[in-house]
Amino acid sequence: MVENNFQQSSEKLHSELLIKVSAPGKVILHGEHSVVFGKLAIAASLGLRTKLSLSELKSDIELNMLTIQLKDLNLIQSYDVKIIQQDLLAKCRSIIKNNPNYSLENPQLINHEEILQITEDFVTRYSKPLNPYQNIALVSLFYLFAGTLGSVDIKLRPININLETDLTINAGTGSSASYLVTLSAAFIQYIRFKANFGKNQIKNGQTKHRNSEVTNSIKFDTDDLQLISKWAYNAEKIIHGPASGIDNTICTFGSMVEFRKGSQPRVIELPTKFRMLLINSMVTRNTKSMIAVAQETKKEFPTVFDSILDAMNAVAESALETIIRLSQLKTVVEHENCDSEMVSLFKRLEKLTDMNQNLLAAIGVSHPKLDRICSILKENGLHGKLTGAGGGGFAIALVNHYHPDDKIKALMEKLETEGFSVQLTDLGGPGVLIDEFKVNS
Ligand SMILES: Nc1ncnc2c1ncn2[C@@H]1O[C@H](COP(=O)(O)OP(=O)(O)O)[C@@H](O)[C@H]1O
Ligand SMILES: C[C@@](O)(CCOP(=O)(O)O)CC(=O)O
Repeated sequence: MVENNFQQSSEKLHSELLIKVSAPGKVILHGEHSVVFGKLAIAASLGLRTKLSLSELKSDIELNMLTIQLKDLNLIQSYDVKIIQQDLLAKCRSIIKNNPNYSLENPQLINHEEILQITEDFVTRYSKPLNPYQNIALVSLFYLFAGTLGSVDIKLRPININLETDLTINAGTGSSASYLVTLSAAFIQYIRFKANFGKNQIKNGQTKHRNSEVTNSIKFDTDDLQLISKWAYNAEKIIHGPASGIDNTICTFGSMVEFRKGSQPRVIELPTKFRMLLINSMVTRNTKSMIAVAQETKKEFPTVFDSILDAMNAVAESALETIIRLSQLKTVVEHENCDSEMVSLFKRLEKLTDMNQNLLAAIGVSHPKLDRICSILKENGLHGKLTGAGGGGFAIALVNHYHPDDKIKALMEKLETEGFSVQLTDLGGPGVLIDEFKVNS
């Protein structure tokens, strides 16, 4: 705490450039796991966000260091800027310059494995002992740092990076994507300013987001959003292994999207406020190992697995069609007394939620605690499923207009007495934003 306060006040004194960005977490409504195999998924952003501040310090300060504080991983780590230049950036630049097709704008063409290897060596050599979560977080951070800053000619100055999140880490609400999106966004914004790279799109202004208040945050333009999402995807592959790209997409663009691997994501206009219970099973898992569980099932029962994937796709297609029909009822759903068509559409969504939970359990990615949550929900008139990779982490349940508030409150208490933690949240807030950009002259 003392260290943190000291760091903040010294930053105020010495900061030349301050960039603050934030990105949301996400829930997958339908299509987790099947999306990795090219099927349809629907995801929405959460109001819970990861916040990053990057400050470049005056070069006359004594210590020429890059200091990284990852509050949620209880990690503060500093690196000498000269060593970063020599042992990270110079090595990456020499590889990148022999790749004529690659540029900062085309992260998919970077020499991914070689840059990753250099990054892993750098983190191992110059960091204090790290636990596996800290290690992968730093490797992916430096991968993004080296990939982006190593692609342009910038003289490195002392920098402080502070990051913290409202999300629960390792629980299926996209903490890794939210983390990687804020990092990519901050590095790209930093390069835009320092290297005058591409257009200069830094401007202040007010932004009105659907389902949220007016803020003074600045939006990235679509080209930048795409670039941020692509860089975050590269790094997500380090944390997840074979990632579909849905997490980085929704954490970048926000709102609700329909997503198929390899196609442009499509934003779904939200019919109304979608409220949801987010229930933490309190069982930790990691996405990479749950993807491996699904792959094991595929290996053992290839034809059964493929049929389940087709069924998951059909569930996602029906859910999408239902949400679109709901959106066409816009005026009615804003009304307190639900009309019968709306009720029947919500009920359809609930049935599809049950079906998807059963299909996910069939490929081995549920957990007894998640099953317990789903049966408590059902006993109380709600319908839930796991979200994200499963094996623990969060379950979700849509809260509809016809669910009385007092019943929802009682249900939340019941879940809590069984040891789960519960939040009622809105879906579909903004994607990545620049919350502050300040240059001290
Ligand atoms: N706020 C954060 N600070 C640092 N690292 C983070 C943060 N959020 C996520 N990570 C990294 O991402 C990993 C979690 O990724 P993952 O298993 O995909 O969980 P999730 O489903 O929450 O995205 C963590 O172990 C950590 O390395
Ligand atoms: C299992 C998967 O479909 C979703 C993973 O979500 P999360 O990391 O658990 O938040 C993997 C992916 O789409 O990359």
